[in-house]
Amino acid sequence: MSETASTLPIFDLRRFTPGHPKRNEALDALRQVSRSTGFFYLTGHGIAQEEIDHLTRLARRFFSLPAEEKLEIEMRKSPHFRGYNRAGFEYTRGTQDWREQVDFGAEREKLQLTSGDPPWKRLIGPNQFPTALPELRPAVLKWIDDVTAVGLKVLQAFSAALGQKPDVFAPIYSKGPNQLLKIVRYPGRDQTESDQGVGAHKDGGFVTILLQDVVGGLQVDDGQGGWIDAPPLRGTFVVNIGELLELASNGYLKANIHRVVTPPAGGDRLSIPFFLGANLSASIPVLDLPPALAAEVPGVTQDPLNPLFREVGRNVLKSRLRSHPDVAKAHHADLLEEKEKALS
Ligand SMILES: O=C(O)CCC(=O)C(=O)O
Ligand SMILES: [Fe+2]
Repeated sequence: MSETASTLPIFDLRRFTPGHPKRNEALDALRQVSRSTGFFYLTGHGIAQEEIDHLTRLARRFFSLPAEEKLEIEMRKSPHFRGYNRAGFEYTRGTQDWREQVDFGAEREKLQLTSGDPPWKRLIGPNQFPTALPELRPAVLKWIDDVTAVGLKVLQAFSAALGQKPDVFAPIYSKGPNQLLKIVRYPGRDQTESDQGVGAHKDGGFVTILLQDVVGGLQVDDGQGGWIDAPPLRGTFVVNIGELLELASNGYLKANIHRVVTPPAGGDRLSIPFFLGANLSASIPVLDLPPALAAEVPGVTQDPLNPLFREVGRNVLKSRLRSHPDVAKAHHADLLEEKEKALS
């Protein structure tokens, strides 16, 4: 990283449209931010403020339900890692995160699996929706469709910025990208045992499209030992690069580390991140970069504690098993035993 940024830039999605007079300028700026923080704000995404406000209101209503109505859809009941987790039940690098959340994905029937099927097929299945808030289901499913469309446009912009055809990744998402939506509430410091809203981590997919409500707390690694605050800007999303794009670009695009700090006592924070990934059956190719870009490629940063696989389903399942040990134990004990055997 050449210089320390102190704020994230704002990009307008419309400028990446083929034929837009500012497209080349926008692609240059996208390449530049990809080589520094890998995070930016996105405007011009086309999702109406009413839809944003509607989902945010429903999220607030969900979290203010009595505990038993939230626990009706506890994640522990879902082998597909869908549903609600109380604060302190998710882990980043073995340490508790202080956020309550509901996870949703593509709405699918549970598959009838046999022992010969790859384990990642267990991720496919239905969501859990709360009986007490029937409006949540249509709002969540529409939101997943709409942010997926935004994410694919961002992915096409990254592809063009890498000197590729905009649809270069279509073979690994067109059968259905992996979609993970979280609705998250970070309780204030008086309600938590530490400042870790979510611990420092990288995201796994192609890109993340994050909606924040009004309270900040997201921080992005500045590469120099400090953190850049990414406070909410009304009507925008925060977008960042995930590990799949880092793998595909051989490290030209960088999945950067970020975290969320617990809000001050007396308040709380709401956020709605969406993670767009490749099809679970896909394997990530390495793109053939133009020579000028290839010359700058540093290679992928592999973390020995958290190895990255090119097989998408294997990678996603690994991260879900780690983040949700209670679900892993309840539904996938056989996989944990296999892992232990492999390590011993
Ligand atoms: O809540 C946020 O602002 C970001 C959450 C996040 O980084 C994640 O869930 O991966
Ligand atoms: Fe993240």
